[in-house]
This record gives sequence, C-alpha cells and structure tokens, in this order.
Amino acid sequence: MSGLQLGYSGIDLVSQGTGYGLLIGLSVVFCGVILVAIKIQRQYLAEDSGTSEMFMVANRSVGTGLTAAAVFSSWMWINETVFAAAFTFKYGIAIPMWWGSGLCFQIALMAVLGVLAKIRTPYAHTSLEIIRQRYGKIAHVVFIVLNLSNNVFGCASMILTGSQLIHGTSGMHIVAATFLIPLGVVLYTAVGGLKATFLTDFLHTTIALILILYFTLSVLTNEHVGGLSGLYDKIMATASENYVAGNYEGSLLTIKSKQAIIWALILKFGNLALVVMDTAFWQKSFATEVKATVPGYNIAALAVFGIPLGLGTVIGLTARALQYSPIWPTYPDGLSTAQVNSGLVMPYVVKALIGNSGIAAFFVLLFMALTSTVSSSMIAVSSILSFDLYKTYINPKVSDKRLVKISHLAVVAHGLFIVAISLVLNYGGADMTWIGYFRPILSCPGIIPLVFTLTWSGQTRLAAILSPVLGFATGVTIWLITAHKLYGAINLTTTEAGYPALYGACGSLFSPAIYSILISLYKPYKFDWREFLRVELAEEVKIAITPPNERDDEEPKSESKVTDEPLPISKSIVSHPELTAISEEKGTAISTDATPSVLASSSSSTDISLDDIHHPFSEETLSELYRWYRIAWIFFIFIVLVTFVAWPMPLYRDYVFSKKFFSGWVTVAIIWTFCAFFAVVVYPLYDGRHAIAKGSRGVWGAVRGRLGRK
Ligand SMILES: NC(N)=O
Repeated sequence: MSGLQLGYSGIDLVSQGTGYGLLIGLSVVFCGVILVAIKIQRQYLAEDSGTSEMFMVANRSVGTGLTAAAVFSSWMWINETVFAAAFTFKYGIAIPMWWGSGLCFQIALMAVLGVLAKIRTPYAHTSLEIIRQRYGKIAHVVFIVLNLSNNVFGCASMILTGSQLIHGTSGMHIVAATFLIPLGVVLYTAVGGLKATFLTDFLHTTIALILILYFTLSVLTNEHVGGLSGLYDKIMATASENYVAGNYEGSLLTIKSKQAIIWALILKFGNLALVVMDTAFWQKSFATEVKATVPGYNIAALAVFGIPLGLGTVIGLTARALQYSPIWPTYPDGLSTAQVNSGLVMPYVVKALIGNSGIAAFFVLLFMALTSTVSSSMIAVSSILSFDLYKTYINPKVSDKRLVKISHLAVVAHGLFIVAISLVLNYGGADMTWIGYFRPILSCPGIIPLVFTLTWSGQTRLAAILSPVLGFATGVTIWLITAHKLYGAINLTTTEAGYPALYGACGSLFSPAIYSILISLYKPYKFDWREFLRVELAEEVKIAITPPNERDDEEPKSESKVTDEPLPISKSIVSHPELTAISEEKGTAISTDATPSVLASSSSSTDISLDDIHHPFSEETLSELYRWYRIAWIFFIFIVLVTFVAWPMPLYRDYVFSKKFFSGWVTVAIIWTFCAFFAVVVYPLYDGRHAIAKGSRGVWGAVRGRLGRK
C-alpha cells in the first residue's frame, strides 16, 4: 500500500484557487498573530526570545496549562484525525481505541523522564546535551545522528502526507503545497523560538479542537447518518459489503481484529521513538516550571487519547456506512484502497455531509495539525544544529546573541532541507508505508540507552555508544530475515509487510537493553549523578547573566525577570569558596528554587570535589520534584495497564457491539473529546490568566497612550 500515488487518485473537492487562498492566507494570519504576540511578550511580560535561554527553553517558566496545550499540540498530528479515520474505515472500531493507547503512554513516560532530567541535569537544554555530559563526544555524535534521522523522517513524512492530501483534494501542484506548508512556520519559529511555538501551539490546539468537535458532532447528527442509532443501523445494514477479513465475523464493530492489533503494536513502537528520540519533547519539559512538568504532560497524554477515539470512530464508520449512497462524492463508486490509504476518507465524508464549507474547515484543520508538528520539529533540529553541533564543536565561545542568530539560521536551513527531502521522496516514488515501517527500526535503538543514561548509573560509555548501533543492526537483520522467511524474497513489498516490520522494531527497541547490560558488565563502573552538575559548571552555564549588550534587539524594554533581579546567593550550587567569591564579585547570583542559575568559572569548577557540589534547587524543591517523579511513575504504569490490558483485553473476544454498547462507547468518546477541549484549551487560559491580564493591561495602556497623544 503506497501512500504516494494515492493523492493523485482523488477528485478535486475544492478549486485550486481556494486551496492556494487558504494555505497562503492561513500562513500570513498565523505569522502576523505570532509576531504581534512576541512583541507583546517583550514589551509587557518581560519575556524576550532574543536570549538563547529563552529561545531554547523559554526561561524554564512555562506553567501547567500551557505545557499541556503545547505537548498536546506538537503530538496531535494529522494522523490522529485523517489517518485514524482511514484506519477505522479499514479495520473497524478497535482502531481508534488502539490509536489512543498508542499515543498516550509515551507522553506519560516523557513526564517521568522530564522530571528526572530536571532533578539530575537541571541546566540541560536538550537530551543530547545529557548524553554528551555523561559519555562525551562519540556517544553524542551517535545520538545526534539518531535524533536527526528520526526527526527528519517524521517531519518530512508529515509534510509529504499533507501535501499529497492538499493535492488530492484541491489539485494544487505538489511542489507548491510542499513549499507552502512549512513557509509560515519557518518564519515565526525563526523569530519567536520555543516560547513562540508554545503560543502558536495553543492557537493551533484551540482551533483544531473546535474543528474536531464540529466535525464529529455535525457528521453524527447529519440527517443522512441519523445519530448514534442511525449510524449503528446503517453499519449493520451494510455489513455484507463492508466485510473485514481477520475481524470477528468480519464485523467493523468488534474489538477482536488481528489487523488492528498488529497496526497498534507498530504504532506504539514508532510513536515511542517519535517522542523519546525527539529533543523537542525534552526541551518542552526543560521549559516547564518545576511543578508543571508532570501534570502538564499527563493532561496532554489523557487529552490526546480522545482525538482518534471520538473523531476516528465517527468519521471512519460513517464512511463505511455511506460510501455507496448517492451523496458520496464518487458515487456510484465507493472508496478504493488507494484512496483510503492516502487519507481521503475524512475529506470525502466532510464533502458528502457538510459540503464546501466543511472542506474549507478541513483545510484549516489540516493546516493546524501540520504546522504545529513542523514547528516543533524546527525547534528540535535548530537546537541540535546550534547547541549540540555549533556551540559544542565549532565555536564553544560563541556569544549568546550569535547563538540565537545561528538558531534562526538553523530553522531556515532545516525548513529548506525538509522541503527538499519531501520533494525527493515524492519524485523518487517513496512509499509512505515503507517509511512508516522502517522508521521505528531506525529510531528505536537509542531509546533504552537514553533512558538508562538518566536512570541507571551503571551504563558505561562503551555501552552507550555500541548498544544503539548493535541494536540497529539487530533490528535490520531481524526485519530482513523475517521478510525473507515469510515471503521468500527481500524487496519493497515484503519489507513493508506488517510482521517483518513489527519483529524488526522489537529487535531495535529491546536488544539495546541486553547489549547495554552485557557491555556495561564487562567493565563495571558507577556514575555519580553529581557529575552532571560538575560538568555543567565546567561549561560555564551562565544562564542568568547574559549582559544586555549581547541582546538582539535595539528597542528599550524591561529585562527578563531572571536577568534583572539579583537573587540572594543563599543556595549557590557550589560551596567552593573560590566560586562563591566569583559569584559575589559579579554581583548577580544565583540559585532560586524554580530557576536554576549558575555562576562559575570553568577553570576552577573542573577541580571541584564532588562533595563541594550542591544541587541548585532547595531541599523543598528537590523533595517536591521527587514526589512528582513518583507520581509520574505511578501514572505511567496506570496508563499502560489500563490502555494495554484492562480496557482492551476483556473485549478481545467473540463479540460484536450491541446498539446499546455502541451508543455508550461513542458517547464516552465524544465526552472525552470535550474533556480534552477543557483540559488543553480552557484550563491553560485559566492557568495563564495573570499573564493574560498583565499583557492585556499593557496593550490597553499603550493603545490609550497612543490615542491620547494624537
Ligand atoms: N502523533 C503521531 N505520531 O501520530
């Protein structure tokens, strides 16, 4: 099943002009909104993306609500809407549930890792920095390659899929669509940095969720569907033409679906890599306040479950029920496999039931989902290029101002690169399924060694370097051998079949654990976690003392709160007398409960004994972080048990949903979607009410001042 030619098999649902208008118009509007938001932030909230600390980790000041919205947004891809509907069409009602479970456990795991990283590496900006601090250069390079390939594959495949959908529904040239999707994102991300993406993420999330609720409810209540009861009756009435091989009784309304389970497992592996091996998810956790990481990530984990569950179920099943009726866009033909694989299920349902205004709304949804994914990828790659490569290996003494410039350039360079890769994939006849199945094999080997880096003091440098490489080789070998054993040949078709990809991904994910343990046992050592603090000191992490003359912008403005208010030296992280003296000399000092800050000189800090190193957080903050760490583990285990076992397993039996059960199920799914809306749209507004009020007062004052002068 190739995603690539598929876009071409669609019919134009809107005119090309409308397609261009929507895509360009939305980009311009979003760019405008974000540039205004950045200005307001600088002027009235004392937040300036012109410092690298702000650009990279938003001054570690993001609250729970905005964290939840941002994580939700960068994780809600078009997959959760368009492809959850398409796969529900293929395999039935089991898919949306598996899809939800394949989305949320990784985010809950990231809450665990994020809070542990805050405890162990409080100054880090990226996950790669942690690898380098513990194991040095070679491991750093290995993980840079793993991260970049994961990111480029993920982001390019999204742009490719999006451009094909836009091409397939509007006839817009694929090259134009490929350029236009990331254009606006590149601009606002380059200017605004991570905090800008937090804000646009919030806007994306709000608009996308309103549209998701709109599509779900207006399709379900449409006269041609007839509500829960009408939908159930139509699915039962068309059961014979909608027989699904491999499902219990061939029914769409059963959880007992073998295909759905295989798909679910591959999705889980791929998505695990997309989260843990994506520096953006780490950066977002570094960007949060101490208290916000765990609740923020877990709210997002729960909320995202609702999206495929509600929308996927309603749209996917409605397409099955209506595909041979006269209102269908391709009547008398139903959906071909190629059309389903290219994601045309949802736009066809929308066209049939809501019409052209629905298609315009679908474009907006597509734009929201695509751009939030792309912007998150931009930040991740730009941080790798500027921080992990440029600052580390090319110019370690780079000024903060220059580093931010490099980050901006990196965003633009990555934008161009991604467009080029998407076009090459497109014109080279790349196959999205093959990419989707190969990516977990490529990206999974780093996961366990990375997790060990923060959780196991016994993993040695050699183990960290070799285990991902050996893991990758193991995954590829299993994948190819399985394809050969099962299908007698190794070619594009056999390597994109489900089982070889699944077994290959298992090998890639789990074998590095074995390699790491064995290699570490060969020459055992124990890492002292305080080393992280010492290395950070040695690197002169001067988070809080960027001199104003290194800033980017010329306008006078109020300084960032961290730089402006000297803080008491009461809890300096180093009790070394020399360093304390340095801190006092510079008169800025440092170490608050919520914002780690260091002043130190590298020459002396490398000599400091570990016993002289103290954590920058106070005892209370640390014990609070440990409490959140325990909560995060409990929540992660709970989510895995419920969504992998307690919920699906009892239903995996010879059972076709009754009307009553179906109605209850879909009702819960829709309520879940509303809860998601409250959790990641309404709650962040409440959470950020003080900042919103402050910003509004500032703007209002400025407007009044200007009017008064006239
Ligand atoms: N969010 C994803 N990877 O579908």
